[in-house]
Parts: sequence; structure tokens; C-alpha cells
Amino acid sequence: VTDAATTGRGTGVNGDTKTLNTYFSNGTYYLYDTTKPMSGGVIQTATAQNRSTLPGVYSTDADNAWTASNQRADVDAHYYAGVVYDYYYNTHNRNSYDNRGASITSTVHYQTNYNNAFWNGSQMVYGDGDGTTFAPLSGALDVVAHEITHAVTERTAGLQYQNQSGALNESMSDVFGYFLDPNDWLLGEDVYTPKVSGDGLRSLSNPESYGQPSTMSNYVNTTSDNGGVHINSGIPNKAAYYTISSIGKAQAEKIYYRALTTYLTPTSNFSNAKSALLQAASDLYGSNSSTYNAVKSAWDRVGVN
Ligand SMILES: O=C(O)[C@H](CCc1ccccc1)CC1(C(=O)N[C@@H](Cc2c[nH]c3ccccc23)C(=O)O)CCCC1
Ligand SMILES: [Ca+2]
Ligand SMILES: [Zn+2]
Repeated sequence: VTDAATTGRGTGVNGDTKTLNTYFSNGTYYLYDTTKPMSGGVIQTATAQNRSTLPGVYSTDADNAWTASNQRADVDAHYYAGVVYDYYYNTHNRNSYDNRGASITSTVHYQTNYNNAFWNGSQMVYGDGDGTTFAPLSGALDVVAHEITHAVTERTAGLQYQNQSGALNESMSDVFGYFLDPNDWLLGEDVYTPKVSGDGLRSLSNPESYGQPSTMSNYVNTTSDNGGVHINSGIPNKAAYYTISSIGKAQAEKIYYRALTTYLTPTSNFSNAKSALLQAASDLYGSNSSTYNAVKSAWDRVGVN
């Protein structure tokens, strides 16, 4: 038997070439990455073959050159999951979303023209988009980071996915999406409206440009979207923008990770988040530090006391 970890080459959603950690077994290559220190866990990518059954079947290739157009979503889901794994391991010393080396499973080609993506409690799932609203959603590193961060949040703070705790849950995923893709303040720009350049699904710097509030005074009370979790996330997102702009990404990601994994709880609201981030800033940099004051100022500016 000649099973072996192999290195492949692939084309991503946006036509870019990337190197892939693949696996060769019994004459076929798989999107199955055994190279991470996951003590048995792997990063693995499958296709739903445009149906709804999960996880579907492993993505395979005959020659380890993953360059077919219908493989682009598979390539990016696999590659970006590895990038996000590396980020949490190298930056925060966290071994996968459970901190115990759990396998990271992604399924692409979910349904037909599906304009969304999600973490279903066990794995990531990506639609191909309809080509107008979205390109295949695994083509954006910040989207992949957003989904994996839902898994981290689930295993740590456990922020309930409704109302203010839900908007915080959403914001944490958007903020770590920024930390993975700090080239812009947009989320999903690499897959959102592929025929239009410069736009995104949401903006941390200017939530209003995509219909989100950025101050507590404009909090939206609604029953839809689990109490507006994708709407009211604009408020903590704007606070994160102020914080990162003031203290920089390096300090901000330490504070956010510590607040998420140490202080936030399932029912934390925006005010609790301010306290959690201030406590994290105090722990890491002192309560008289400019860092601490920047966090306080950010949340004051969005009207959270
Ligand atoms: O992870 C999440 O928060 C979103 C999960 C959405 C979902 C939840 C449960 C079952 C199916 C889908 C997915 C993303 C999201 O923010 N979706 C928003 C915006 C959105 C995307 N596609 C849409 C299509 C229609 C309406 C809204 C949307 C939403 O579902 O609200 C995150 C990054 C990109 C897509
Ligand atoms: Ca982005
Ligand atoms: Zn989300």
C-alpha cells in the first residue's frame, strides 16, 4: 500500500495558483491535509455535488493538479482552512477550533447557486453563489475565517446566537476575518458581487455603507435574523475598527482572543463585551496603558457604557 502525504498545485476561485497539502491513496489524490500538529486530526475537503447531503464525498483528483474550473471552490476551501488553522496555532497557540486538534471539515458545491455559507456545528459548508451576488464563498479568506471563528466561539464564550450576544458572536467572526485578511476593512470582498469591484458584504470601518448601525443609539430591535445579529454586529464592529486603528492589529488580536476565550459568556451583551475587552487589555498591557484607554474610547464612541 503506498499511502502518502503529497503536495499538489491548485487554482483558486479568483484564478490564483496555490500549493496544496494533499494525500495519495490507492491511485487517487485527496484534499486531505495530514501535515498539521493536530494529533490525528486532519484538514479535509469534500463536495456536496450540488446536493444538500453533508459532508458529501471527498474531493479527488487523478494527477494532483487541481486546476479544473469545478475544483476552484474545493481548492480555496482547503487552502484557506489551512491558513486559518495556522493563524490560530501560531498567533494564539490554539490547536484547531476546539484547542484539541479537531479535524476541520469543509464541504463545497452545496446545493445550486447557493448564495451563502455556514458552520453547522460540525463543519463548514459553502455555496457556489449565483455568479452575480456571490462567487463560490470559499474564495474569500475572511469568510473562511468568519466560519471557523464561529466554531471557536461555540467552544469558548458560547455566545448565544440571538440579540446582543448573537451580534457579538457575529462581530467576533467578522473581526477575526479582518485579522486573517487585514488588507481592507471589508468582509467578503473577494467573493461578493464578482462583477462589481470595491464592494463587500459588510464594512468594519463604515457599517452604515451596508445598512448596519455603528452606534448604540441606532441599535435595531427586530425579530428577524435572530434579532438582527448580522445587522447590530455593526456596532461592535465599529468599536473594533476604532480599537485596531488606534493600537494596531498585533495588540488588538491578543485582546480580542483573550476576551473571547477567557471573559465572554453565552449571555454577554455589548456592555459586557466592553468590560471583557478592558479586562483583557488590563491583563495584557495594564489598566493605565494607552492600549486600555484606546479600548475604552472605542466603546465610548459607539455609545456603549
Ligand atoms: O456565518 C454566518 O454568519 C452566515 C451564516 C448564514 C446561514 C445561517 C444558517 C443557515 C444558513 C446560512 C454566513 C455569512 C453571512 O454573513 N451571511 C449573511 C449575509 C448573507 C449572505 N448571503 C445572503 C443571502 C441572503 C440574505 C443574506 C445573506 C446572512 O446569512 O444574513 C458569513 C460570511 C459570509 C456569509
Ligand atoms: Ca476582507
Ligand atoms: Zn457569522
